[in-house]
Amino acid sequence: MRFAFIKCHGSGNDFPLIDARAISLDDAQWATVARALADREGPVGGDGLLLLTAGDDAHPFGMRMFNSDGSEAETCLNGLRCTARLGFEVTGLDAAQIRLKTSDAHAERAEEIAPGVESITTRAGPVATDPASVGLKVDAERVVDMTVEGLPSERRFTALAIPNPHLIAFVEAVDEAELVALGDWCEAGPALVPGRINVSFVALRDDGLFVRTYERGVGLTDSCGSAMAASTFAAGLTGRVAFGREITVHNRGGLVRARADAPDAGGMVSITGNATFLYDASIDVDPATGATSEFVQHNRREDEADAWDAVARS
Ligand SMILES: N[C@@H](CCC[C@H](N)C(=O)O)C(=O)O
Repeated sequence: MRFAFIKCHGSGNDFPLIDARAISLDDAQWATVARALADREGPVGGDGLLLLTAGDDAHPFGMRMFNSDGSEAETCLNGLRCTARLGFEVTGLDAAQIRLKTSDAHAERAEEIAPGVESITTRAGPVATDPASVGLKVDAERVVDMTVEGLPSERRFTALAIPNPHLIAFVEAVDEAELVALGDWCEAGPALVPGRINVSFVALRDDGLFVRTYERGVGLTDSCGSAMAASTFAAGLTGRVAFGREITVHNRGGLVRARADAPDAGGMVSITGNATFLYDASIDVDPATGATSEFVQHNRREDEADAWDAVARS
């Protein structure tokens, strides 16, 4: 089956993005396509697969996101900016409430965060802190800046869902080997967190935060939008950054601007960042086996790639 796609990224979190509004495949077939296209050893590569999907009475369009291991996530906020941009291009809208797997989120076109950088603001939430929503099997009303019995780490964690699950530890300096070891442990789906979880180590910066994430179903990524949103909310909950303050959240792939509202002000998180389209291409993928053909690039969007590189280098 031939798929046209756009290779895109939000803050270095990169994905093939397919307009799937008129494509009918079942979940297992999409999972196979996701594994084939996101395979870093394969012809395209990415942190997962994004689908622009049909809307319903309340939403002009939707998004589905499959991690590179083929699992489907509840959301992907870096991916949502890219999918929203495509949705806006095909519908002519500039703002929309977008249907997600189990929830929805708002997106709108934003002022460019840097010259030549297509930018989108998303607003997601409300953030949930009860362990049942996070999928954490602990005997506590919530986990906020505390050690978690059964986790192979002495660090203090905050657990949140937006609505995908996140475990966040504030650290002096990010130790990648420690993050990967903990992320790998969670990927095995232990009794403490059977549905697995995204794990982030977060350091305070003068202008905000630096977030490094081991993503569920992916591994270490250059950035994770929902982790940056969850980290901003966790910084508010733990008194490290005032709720309502706009901060810069840095990551390995670049940065976004973020603001978390306090729980009694709605508990939503806004993120403004890039939605960069790198190239347009097409490829054959067998949805049963994942076998791929050579892919063909139809159009490289060098200007957009260069505009983002200037931000990432700064
Ligand atoms: N990269 C994403 C999150 C993707 C899903 C995540 N790995 C999960 O399984 O929850 C983002 O930008 O939010």
